[in-house]
Amino acid sequence: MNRPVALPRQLSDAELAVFATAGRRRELIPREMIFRKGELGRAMFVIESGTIQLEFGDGMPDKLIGPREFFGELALFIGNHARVANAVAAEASSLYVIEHAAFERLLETEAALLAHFMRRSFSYLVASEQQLIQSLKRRNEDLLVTLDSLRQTQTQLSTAERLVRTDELTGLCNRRGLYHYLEELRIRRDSTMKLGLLLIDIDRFKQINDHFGHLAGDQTLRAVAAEVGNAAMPCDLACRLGGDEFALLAQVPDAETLRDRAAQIASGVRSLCFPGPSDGLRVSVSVGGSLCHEHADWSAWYSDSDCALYMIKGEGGDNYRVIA
Ligand SMILES: Nc1nc2c(ncn2[C@@H]2O[C@H](COP(=O)(O)OP(=O)(O)OP(=O)(O)O)[C@@H](O)[C@H]2O)c(=O)[nH]1
Repeated sequence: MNRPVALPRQLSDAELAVFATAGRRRELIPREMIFRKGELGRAMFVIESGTIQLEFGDGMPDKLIGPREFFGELALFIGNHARVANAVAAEASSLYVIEHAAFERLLETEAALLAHFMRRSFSYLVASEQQLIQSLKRRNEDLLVTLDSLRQTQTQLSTAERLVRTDELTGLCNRRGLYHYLEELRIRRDSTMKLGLLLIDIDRFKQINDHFGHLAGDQTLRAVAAEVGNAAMPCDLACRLGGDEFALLAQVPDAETLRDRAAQIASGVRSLCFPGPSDGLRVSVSVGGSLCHEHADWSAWYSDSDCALYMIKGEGGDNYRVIA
């Protein structure tokens, strides 16, 4: 807990009398600037009447001081000291300005009174510094907490973003994820490789649902998704386009490699076994693919691969075709 400094800031009658005699009187109109933060100064000020506002900035609270109080004393004690705040008249006020030379003279004529004044001021300054350090520490802690919650929000946002691009059932990318990947591809893409698109469609999936139930259908979708995912290299994208249709966008050196990927998926799905209630369930897929033309877009690539897929479906499925 940060306690206010409990040292008296007000001058005694004797101190006020001495400074009033040694100082130059100055009248101030409201909002008149006495000094600015950072300015070098050699004078101290004693308030005769009115209110002075000390503006520390940097998120520190302003301070209002009134009659018999003093400010700017560090400039007297250590000379040419950069002011730590703006000092502004909060209303019509009057001050005594004690210049360095006048203070030096007072040190000789009023040594005891000034020694007492300086000791008190030093204690006050030390207490103020401690208070400042405490307050900075607290601000630092507050900042760390804010930073922590920002990091947490960022993580939550990334998680939300990832979830929005992920197909809930299979864990593969969904269409939104695919479009995002296509955007990214335009920026960073291995120019030595070709882009190939495989479309994968489960054969007679409706019958699987009808004969084995919807849960078995879901299980099938997850298993096929895993096979498509297995055929994807780290720079490729496996996704579920919807229903029983999947896609693999692969970066390959040639059409032959794309064909190998298609074969891998088709044979992987063919060997799937489902023990338990789905025992006897056999699954196959039709895979159609093509190399993507450099200057065409997704719909043209999709249309080419869909043509190949349509041919395989027409031949009864459970096979693949890649057109170069
Ligand atoms: N279990 C399950 N079924 C789904 C899901 N999404 C779509 N389906 C079903 O998938 C089936 C797709 O049927 P069709 O488009 O006729 O395809 P198909 O039966 O595989 O026919 P061909 O492609 O011609 O072999 C429909 O019966 C949909 O209800 C899902 O998330 N889970």
